[in-house]
Amino acid sequence: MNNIVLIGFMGSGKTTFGRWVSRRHNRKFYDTDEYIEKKQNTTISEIFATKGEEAFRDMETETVKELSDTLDNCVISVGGGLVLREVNRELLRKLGTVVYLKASEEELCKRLSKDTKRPLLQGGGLHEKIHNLMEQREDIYLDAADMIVDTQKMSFEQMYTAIIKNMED
Ligand SMILES: Nc1ncnc2c1ncn2[C@@H]1O[C@H](COP(=O)(O)OP(=O)(O)O)[C@@H](O)[C@H]1O
Ligand SMILES: O=C(O)C1=C[C@@H](OP(=O)(O)O)[C@@H](O)[C@H](O)C1
Repeated sequence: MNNIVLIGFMGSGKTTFGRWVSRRHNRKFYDTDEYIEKKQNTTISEIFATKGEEAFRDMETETVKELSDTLDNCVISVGGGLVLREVNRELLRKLGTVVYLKASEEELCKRLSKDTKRPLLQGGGLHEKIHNLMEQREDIYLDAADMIVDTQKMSFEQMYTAIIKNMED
């Protein structure tokens, strides 16, 4: 246990912050998307294109099950849609402290404006896509989280300090 689990919308910074925590505070880093890409030996975009979203969601569930028994003192970045399944939310809770990294739709739009790797956001109308998905997901992120961190108001160091304080309380 004692793991930090990062959830939130695409572009909220789960991977970037997770890697920073890993380097700066010496925790082993896992990223569910990278885990799946390595195991399947292909990209997330290719999985969506050839096998479809449901097959990808099954891979996410498998990944969380595989991770959940083994990790200690790690930081784990979780794909933005992984919490959609209740079974995954339960497994994440067992894995560690679940932190929702929050950013406004405008900010997410800026951060993702040049993205080509996230299949759910390709093909134009980025702001509308983000808005529609956020409408479906925000309550789920809030429900899944032990704590919320506003990524637009804090530095990474401040975010980390807030998370550790929450874990110690
Ligand atoms: N706190 C932040 N402030 C500004 N830009 C950020 C922040 N966190 C991440 N980014 C940028 O947003 C983009 C998406 O970040 P990423 O870590 O890939 O998000 P996620 O893993 O949640 O999808 C990257 O270009 C990253 O540099
Ligand atoms: O929100 C989603 O449904 C997804 C988020 C992505 O991960 P990031 O949140 O790391 O971008 C990746 O798992 C896939 O493209 C689907």
